[in-house]
Amino acid sequence: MHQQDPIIHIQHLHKHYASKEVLKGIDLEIYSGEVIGYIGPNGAGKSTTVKILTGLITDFEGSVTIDGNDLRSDAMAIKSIMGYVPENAELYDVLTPVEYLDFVGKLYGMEEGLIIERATKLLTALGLADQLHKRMDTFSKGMRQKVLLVSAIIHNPKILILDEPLSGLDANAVITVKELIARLAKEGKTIFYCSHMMDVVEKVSNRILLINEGAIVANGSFEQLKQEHGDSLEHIFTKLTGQDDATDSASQIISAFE
Ligand SMILES: Nc1ncnc2c1ncn2[C@@H]1O[C@H](COP(=O)(O)OP(=O)(O)OP(=O)(O)O)[C@@H](O)[C@H]1O
Repeated sequence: MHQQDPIIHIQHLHKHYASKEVLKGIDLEIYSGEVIGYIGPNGAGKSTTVKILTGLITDFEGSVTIDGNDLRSDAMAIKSIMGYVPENAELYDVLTPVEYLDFVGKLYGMEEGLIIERATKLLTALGLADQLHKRMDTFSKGMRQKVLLVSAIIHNPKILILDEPLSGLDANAVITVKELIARLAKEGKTIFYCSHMMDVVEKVSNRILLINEGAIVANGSFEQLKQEHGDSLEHIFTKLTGQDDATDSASQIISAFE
């Protein structure tokens, strides 16, 4: 069906922590322009998958090829075309957003003029025009999250990996980021998006992957999953993760991230 090669190709991916197997043989093909919503219960293996894809975890079994490069041998080439918003990240608080983005942009080999121009435009688009030159130690969680998001896209990456990117963002920023994800995908960027926010995942994803106990248990568009398993993503989630009798606890877990 797909004429192109997958931009991310994961084969037989296993990960152990000591004797505990937390990824149990994941096989995935992801294509340019797809927005993948990666969901699953706490401890299912989402962050472990993301840390492998971003090169933060290197001891895994199986193979991962990204944009034609093998993750084990060509991690630097892969990092240069990837942007990443981690679940928990630290910023250099003593810097201003523009100084921080200048630092990040230079790590990607960008020219200073381009970094400043893009940083200014992106921060302004996210409502931080008044904060460009203020130290980030006074920033709220949401303001920091916006700077992190800009730092992940400043180099115009082909692939954007987002681990709970909306946490702390206000309603306006959530709308902007959802729109941004859709537009980046239209431009052919690939987005891999981990979240517990089922309503957002439902709306922004072309394809949803549900991981449970280290294995992918559902893989399809929201429409396909609905036809096979149920009416809402939350219901599909609880059904396929064995929490059918505990929908309340699933809802509580999800609402804690909202
Ligand atoms: N550094 C580590 N050492 C040992 N076990 C770990 C480590 N990191 C994660 N794990 C275990 O691996 C499993 C998968 O964890 P992971 O963080 O990938 O889950 P997750 O799906 O991202 O969960 P959450 O929704 O809570 O963020 C869990 O059982 C967790 O306890």
